[in-house]
Amino acid sequence: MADLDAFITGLPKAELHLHIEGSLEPEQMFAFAKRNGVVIPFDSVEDIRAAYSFSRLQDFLDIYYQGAAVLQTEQDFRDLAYAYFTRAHADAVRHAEIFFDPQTHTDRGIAFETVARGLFAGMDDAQRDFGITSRLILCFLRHLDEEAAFATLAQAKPWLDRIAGVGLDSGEIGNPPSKFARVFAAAADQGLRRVAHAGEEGPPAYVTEALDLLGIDRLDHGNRALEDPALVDRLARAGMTLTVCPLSNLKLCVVNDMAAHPIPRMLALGLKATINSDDPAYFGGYVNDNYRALAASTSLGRADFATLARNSFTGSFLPPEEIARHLAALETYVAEAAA
Ligand SMILES: Nc1ncnc2[nH]cnc12
Ligand SMILES: [Zn+2]
Repeated sequence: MADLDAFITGLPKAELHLHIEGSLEPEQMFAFAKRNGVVIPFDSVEDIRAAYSFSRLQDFLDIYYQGAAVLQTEQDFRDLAYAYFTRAHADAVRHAEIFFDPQTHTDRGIAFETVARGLFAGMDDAQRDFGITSRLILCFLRHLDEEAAFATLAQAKPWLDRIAGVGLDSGEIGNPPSKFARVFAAAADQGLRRVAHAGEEGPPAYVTEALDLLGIDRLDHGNRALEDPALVDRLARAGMTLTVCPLSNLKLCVVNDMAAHPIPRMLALGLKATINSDDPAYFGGYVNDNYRALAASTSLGRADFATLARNSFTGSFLPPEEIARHLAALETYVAEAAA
């Protein structure tokens, strides 16, 4: 077990499902609130952590959108991103494709440009200091309407060279992918890749809609796809990458027990699963904590974790030669660990 922990620690990997606003640690929340003069309804870091008890996705989203209010300046977004990359670097993350929710900020008067410039500064500094590469994925908040999503896509226009794609997040039930079919088509016309949260809490039919109506290149979560064997078969045949988030699933009661987490079943069914942290500051850990939680509670071993890390590179939006370079480094690592 200690051996497997050490293997996971140094295993080169990519992270493909990380909401940058969800990496806001309680300590940072206090620091940003103080420097920006924002009042938050908590007295201490312990107070904040104690509030992180959720029985479903919406419980978390309410507190997550509230926390994001401390983010005000370009410097805040830069520091937030840089702090995430510092932790990711310690977890042997070589490449990250990170979500941001512009509407969470523009709706409270923060300019899109402030968010974008700050995040890009953090990404650039991390590449310089740690060699981590990264891309942004712009998520539309699905509890808002199509018109608001179109307005956000228009605001992103000057930054599209550094935005890999669009995504869909926030409250899933009652907000099916079909609501955003036209804005996803517009994003595709602008050369953007497409991903969507589907099958986290929502039914398998939402996964089918994400495939048919949004033309997704990658599926975020996808847990409930397992309820539909024909859909599983379709995802496996398509080689669709699933960005799965074990600690998030546990915290949001998508699974009741880590020992029953579906990742082993996904691998056995031929699905291209990956392990990710989702909102690490809220769910109890960064990407390696997610690998380790599965190592501790399931029978997955080195070969499985190597497969999951391989999937993280092949499922990324990196160019093929970059993927090949990362895979070669991963194989060297695996071979040396076995020697
Ligand atoms: N796990 C999640 N599901 C939906 N929306 C989110 N926004 C941040 N994390 C999310
Ligand atoms: Zn997510």
